Amino acid sequence: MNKIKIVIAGARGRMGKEAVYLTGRTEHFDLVGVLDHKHEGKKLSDLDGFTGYDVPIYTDIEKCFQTEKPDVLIDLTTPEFGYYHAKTALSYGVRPVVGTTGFTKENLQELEDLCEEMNRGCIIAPNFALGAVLMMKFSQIAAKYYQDVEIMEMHHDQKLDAPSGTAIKTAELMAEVRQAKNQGHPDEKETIPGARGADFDGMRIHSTRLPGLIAHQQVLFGAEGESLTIRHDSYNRVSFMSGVKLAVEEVLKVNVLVYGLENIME
Ligand SMILES: NC(=O)C1=CN([C@@H]2O[C@H](COP(=O)(O)OP(=O)(O)OC[C@H]3O[C@@H](n4cnc5c(N)ncnc54)[C@H](OP(=O)(O)O)[C@@H]3O)[C@@H](O)[C@H]2O)C=CC1
Ligand SMILES: O=C(O)C1=N[C@H](C(=O)O)C[C@H](O)C1
Repeated sequence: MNKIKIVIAGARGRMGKEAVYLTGRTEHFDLVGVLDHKHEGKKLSDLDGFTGYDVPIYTDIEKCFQTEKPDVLIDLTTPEFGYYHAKTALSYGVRPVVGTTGFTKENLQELEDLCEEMNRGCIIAPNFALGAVLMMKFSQIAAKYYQDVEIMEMHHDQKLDAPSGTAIKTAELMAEVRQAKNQGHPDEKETIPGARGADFDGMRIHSTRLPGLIAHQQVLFGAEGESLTIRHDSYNRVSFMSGVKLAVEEVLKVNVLVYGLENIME
């Protein structure tokens, strides 16, 4: 099997570092470079924690793609840069695997169009943890039967976007099947703005940020005399790596935008 040539954007970050280690332990993955906004001219192995990863650091994405000609870009940066990186990758025929969250609907539409134009695949996964994908799918099943639902997502306090990409994706999946309802009392009033959380199609999303947390979500359904809780917890970032591996392998087989790992899990 030919090795898959990979560039990682955000390699120094919490997720990026784990993705670098994933390439190191996966026989058919070949990390050929990393994209950063610092450390131009250095090697990744010059930085703490990356002994043995003797690949160049690029701050210029075009130079990176022209020189290294990767098959796949893994992006784990910020919404603004992730979107720009994914667009540039597609324009070079490089297939993006994007874990970065916070993309707008317009961003997704543009990437979908670009995939079609370039006849290249792109996978955007709001959550790479397989259990989290199951939590979202189980919630979608439950939402067919329970109209009353609220999402509680809990993350570390270094997270930039709220609500989380996972919470938004969960709400989107549930909205496809749930009988529409505005959650709570019709006359309810917030005495402190924001108390009832974000409103997605009448469903409320509550975002908690605390040190010590990694990534957690519970979806709470209620009905007369009962409740159902569907919960997933990531206790470390290795939990996301089997999904990253799957996405890198699968993005080579598709020529469209895939939004959500549930679309490629057998
Ligand atoms: N899909 C999933 O399963 C998961 C997705 N995420 C998402 O992944 C993203 C990254 O999360 P996390 O690793 O925790 O964040 P970090 O802040 O730890 O990592 C982001 C990295 O990107 C770097 N960076 C910033 N701007 C650029 C740029 N222009 N080019 C290249 N690198 C850049 C940062 O450098 P510096 O710090 O120097 O600015 C940092 O090293 C977030 O959007 C998060 O929501 C996170 C976990 C799981
Ligand atoms: O920033 C994080 O940490 C995470 N981000 C993703 C999200 O926004 O859902 C995935 C996971 O929850 C961790």
